[in-house]
Amino acid sequence: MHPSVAPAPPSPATAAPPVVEVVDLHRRYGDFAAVRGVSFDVRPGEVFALLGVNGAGKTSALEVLEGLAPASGGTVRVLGADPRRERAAVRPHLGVLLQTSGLPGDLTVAETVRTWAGTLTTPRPVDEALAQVDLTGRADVRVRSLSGGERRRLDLALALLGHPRVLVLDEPTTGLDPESRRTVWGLVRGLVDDGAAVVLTTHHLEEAEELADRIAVMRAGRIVLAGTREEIAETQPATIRFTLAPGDPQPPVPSGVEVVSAGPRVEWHTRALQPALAQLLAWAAAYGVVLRGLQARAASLEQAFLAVADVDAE
Ligand SMILES: Nc1ncnc2c1ncn2[C@@H]1O[C@H](COP(=O)(O)OP(=O)(O)OP(=O)(O)O)[C@@H](O)[C@H]1O
Repeated sequence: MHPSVAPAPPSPATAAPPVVEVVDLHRRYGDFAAVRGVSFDVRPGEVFALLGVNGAGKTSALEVLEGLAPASGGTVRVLGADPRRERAAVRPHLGVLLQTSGLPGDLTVAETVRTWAGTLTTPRPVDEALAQVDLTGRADVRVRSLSGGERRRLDLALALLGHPRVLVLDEPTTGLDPESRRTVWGLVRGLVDDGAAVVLTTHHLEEAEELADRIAVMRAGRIVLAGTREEIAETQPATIRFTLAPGDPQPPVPSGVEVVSAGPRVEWHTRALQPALAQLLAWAAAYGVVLRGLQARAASLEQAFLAVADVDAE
């Protein structure tokens, strides 16, 4: 897959119909086009991650999904309805975690959850909502006294309060410690196992690797790379590394291999990892050469991200 031919990651053909459908979405701020023709869909039981450097347009796109802003062009459907014009139909089934929340600081954690629950038809019990995000022990603490991570977990509890079928999470784990991050990942996975569809943005590539079924990388308002994490990683060459002993012959370079370093510490890049490795091993066996420290690694999501995500590239 090449960046320029990957505008919209396809959902698995066999899955249920999408509950989030974004087609050619545009969003402008005055003369500035923040989102320039973004398309994707998300099915029940799927996590879709939007990646991109600061300012790529992720939040601007999500705000249309959340019904908080109108599209300047294109269409967005959540559960078959327009999230802004048919807000009353969509809202009960939509859980939203904004990048920054503005919760009143003088309410306690429990009061905040109770107040929010009052706006929902079938909220979780307050105790359950707090236990989910490990805030039971902080129920009587005022929101203004929470740590940044605790506040984030409270935001998440509110997003999950109404048993949403569609969950939109804008940087859900920013500011969380590693343990809390894992708690959040577990919660998201549990919801997805129960059939929720999740759209999230993140700057943590390991979060996308851990959670997302499909990933799209945005740059300057467009999706420039999309697919499963394996498909995205495969857009970049794999690496083979080994070290030769003094006096060892040089191996022949398999076709499709770019020699980054010729030796004694050899590094090759290739998009045909398996045949290149097979040829190298066959050569080493035939000549009795020991390939010290042999490594063969597919590209990482991070390498693929860094190759396409740079905002200065447009
Ligand atoms: N209210 C606004 N008025 C004008 N420009 C805006 C407004 N909000 C966002 N922008 C611009 O739109 C572009 C996309 O911003 P957006 O917040 O969607 O990016 P992002 O990918 O979510 O970034 P981050 O990772 O920093 O959250 C940026 O250049 C930003 O400066």
